[in-house]
Amino acid sequence: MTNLSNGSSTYSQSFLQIPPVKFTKLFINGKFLDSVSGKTFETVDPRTEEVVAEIAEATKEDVDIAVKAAREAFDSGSWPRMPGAERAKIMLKWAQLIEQNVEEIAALDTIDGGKLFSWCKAVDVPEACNILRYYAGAADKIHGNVFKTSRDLHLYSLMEPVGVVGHIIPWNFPTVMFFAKVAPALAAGCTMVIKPAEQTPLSSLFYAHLAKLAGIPDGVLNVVPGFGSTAGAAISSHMDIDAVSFTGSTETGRKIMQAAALSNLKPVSLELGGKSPVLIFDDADVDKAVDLALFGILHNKGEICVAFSRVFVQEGIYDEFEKKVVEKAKTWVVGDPFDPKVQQGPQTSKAQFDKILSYIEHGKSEGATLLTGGKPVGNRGYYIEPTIFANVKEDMLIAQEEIFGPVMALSKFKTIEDAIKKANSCKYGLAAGIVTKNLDIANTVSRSIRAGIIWINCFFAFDIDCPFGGYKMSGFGRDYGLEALHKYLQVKSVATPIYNSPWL
Ligand SMILES: NC(=O)c1ccc[n+]([C@@H]2O[C@H](COP(=O)([O-])OP(=O)(O)OC[C@H]3O[C@@H](n4cnc5c(N)ncnc54)[C@H](O)[C@@H]3O)[C@@H](O)[C@H]2O)c1
Repeated sequence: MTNLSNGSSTYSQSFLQIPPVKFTKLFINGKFLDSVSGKTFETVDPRTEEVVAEIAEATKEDVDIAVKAAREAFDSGSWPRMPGAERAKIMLKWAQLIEQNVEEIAALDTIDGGKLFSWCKAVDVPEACNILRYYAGAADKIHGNVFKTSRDLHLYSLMEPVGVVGHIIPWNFPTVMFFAKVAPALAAGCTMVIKPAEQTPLSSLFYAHLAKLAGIPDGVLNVVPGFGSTAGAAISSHMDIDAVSFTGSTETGRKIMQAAALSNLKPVSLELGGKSPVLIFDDADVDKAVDLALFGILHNKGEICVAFSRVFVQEGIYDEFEKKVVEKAKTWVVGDPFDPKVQQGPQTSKAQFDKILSYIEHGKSEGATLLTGGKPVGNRGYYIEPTIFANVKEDMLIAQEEIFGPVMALSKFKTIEDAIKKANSCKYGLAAGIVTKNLDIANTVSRSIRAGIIWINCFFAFDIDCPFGGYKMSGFGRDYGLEALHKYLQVKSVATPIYNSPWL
């Protein structure tokens, strides 16, 4: 039952029968278990600030047990020894089971993370199935090379599973992040331990339950909810984990790389933060550009690594754009994410809510002009008004740091060169947008911006076959696409002498 005031209207309607939370324990070696310490932590519904469930809290001891299970499953279990096509069958079955539970899983991500239920149901959970099916299709097509050599050698390479993988994921896309990590690693024949974010553990545990039903052997997939400084750190510094795949903030990425270096030098891949620019040129259709820029910053309440948080508009259309973007932001519907009319739910956690509000205060004190928003919505739940700052200078904190909330930093540019310089004047390089009808501008700018993905006249245009990752301090390594498989594979070269070969 929801009863939320959003400032302009009051919702007092239950939009969905929220399912009970069924899985709250660690999933290790095919079983749901309490933590060794018996500790639990609370997961909170950001709509109401009420506790949804007590979750078993993994610490180092639990991670050790999970890694041991994954190690045994890798060293002597069936998963890496199974033909790829057999692994694929199990992954396909898992996708099918997810499809049969879409509503329940989508509701878990909504009560855990404040995400729009309609989006989770139509996009995120179906995307989990797409990801599983894509990598299931790749599982029997992983192969090395045979090399033409200059000597009497038969020389070839093998693509071997890297071994036991540790995955650490954030809270903004609990479902998609889980499968972007787990699916390629499973296809490669790895076993794994995954730590969901402490804010959003619920769907991961449900997925573990379905993995067991699908036939993923015990020990192959272990899920250990817990905190970063304990469970996360135990993964990144573990001597028996062969690789770590991380998505989260740049600050944590640095700690993970350091822990990997100081332990067993395991390879790491880091998908980190962003402060993505969108450049809107004079020839753009202003109404369409307004829609794109707003969706780019307000989608998922701005808690998106690729959010268009820096909006640069060419001076010829700037005034019209500013007027229209503010008018439209004021009509944006903030409220209960189960309500199909709502466009923006609550921020995921109190900590995130407080952080965003403090950046807004910074923006005001730095001298940026607050055009709209800037305040919490209602008096219960972590809702924040869509917020737009103008006259944002490149050296301001709100132009440089990732706010991860519904806060747009708007400014003007004169020329293409000016736009490129501004877009690149930031430590991040995850994504960028260009809005223009001019192909020459689009081509020049897309090649000039140092970022992992460029969206021309669109936003959030992902596809499972297209690799995604960062430049600069947005990290390295790629999720999605066949590229992601390489994070979970080792290349081994094998040489054998040949005698009297009729050719070389
Ligand atoms: N590049 C991408 O693909 C992508 C996608 C989504 C989110 N992100 C980024 O994630 C961030 C938001 O997520 P967040 O706040 O959960 O990030 P975070 O770095 O605080 O946490 C991410 C994960 O790391 C764990 N963690 C925290 N400290 C750790 C430590 N010392 N050792 C090991 N693990 C630790 C957390 O428990 C969580 O599971 C943003 O910066 C966002 O841009 C990036």
